[in-house]
Amino acid sequence: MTTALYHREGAYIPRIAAIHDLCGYGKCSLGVAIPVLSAAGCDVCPVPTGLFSSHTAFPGWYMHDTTAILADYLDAWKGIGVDIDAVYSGFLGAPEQVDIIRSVYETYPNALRVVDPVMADHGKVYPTYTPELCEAMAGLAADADILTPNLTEASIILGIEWPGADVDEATARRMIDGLREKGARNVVLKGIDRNDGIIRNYVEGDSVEFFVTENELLPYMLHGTGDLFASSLLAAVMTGRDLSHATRFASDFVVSAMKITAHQPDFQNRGVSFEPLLGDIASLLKK
Ligand SMILES: Nc1ncnc2c1ncn2[C@@H]1O[C@H](COP(=O)(O)OP(=O)(O)O)[C@@H](O)[C@H]1O
Ligand SMILES: Cc1ncc(COP(=O)(O)O)c(C=O)c1O
Repeated sequence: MTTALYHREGAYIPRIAAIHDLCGYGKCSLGVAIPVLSAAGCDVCPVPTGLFSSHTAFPGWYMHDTTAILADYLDAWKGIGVDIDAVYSGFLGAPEQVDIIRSVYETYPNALRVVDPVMADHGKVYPTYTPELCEAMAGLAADADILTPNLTEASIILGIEWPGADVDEATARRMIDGLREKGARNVVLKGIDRNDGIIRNYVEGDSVEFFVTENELLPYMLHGTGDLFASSLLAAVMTGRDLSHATRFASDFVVSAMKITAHQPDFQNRGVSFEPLLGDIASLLKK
């Protein structure tokens, strides 16, 4: 049985706490979540987990960790009665930020919990991620209604060796089972590449039966595609799509944005360009 994870009433505008870093250059994180979810008719309320001059794949970057301000920032929300329909977290700056996200879950117990456990890719942990932060993120994964790891992140959460990008269906299913046994309600396992020109995402959960998306694998990689995937998936969920439709929408949307990006100068450094396609996100509002 496949059911929607969010039911939107009429013209209601859902409010999403987006707990990610803000990156000045090299589109990712809040720079993706705010426009994409706004185009889906959501009210995005940013909770910045850090300020970056650019994402950390560039050879030089400046980072400001915002952990110290977050408790006061969120307490002030309590003081003015902010209500939240979904809590969407991604790149974090420190293990204490996981405790802060848990406190947001306590304040808004009915909000949908979406955890993109951004920490690593291609078998390598991102430079700002300490073992303590990875462990804390693995703990947060257990609280997710929707968890969207790549294979490296899934391996860290499960405490197993990274199996490489070429995993067979049985292995992918075992990894999803393991993540669900740890507590995640629905899992989207991303980026399976069997060297056959196709990129696959595997999905299974309480709200959705096992299925796989298949898209052409474009012969280049761009930064921010993980954030664009999770944000466009959530855009579809918040317009009432079930997780199978939402995953298909996000997989297709990322491919379209990657194709547009390839026409831009210096495209492999600038991050994924999705701006001309925001109308496709808005079209989710038409049932
Ligand atoms: N080269 C590509 N060709 C087609 N789709 C892609 C490509 N790279 C990423 N995607 C799509 O975007 C999703 C997330 O991208 P990815 O960069 O693998 O996430 P992450 O940054 O979390 O590792 C993939 O699972 C896939 O659906
Ligand atoms: C600061 C920052 N935020 C977010 C990300 C996530 O990027 P992606 O969407 O490619 O996983 C990265 C990855 O390098 C990063 O450095």
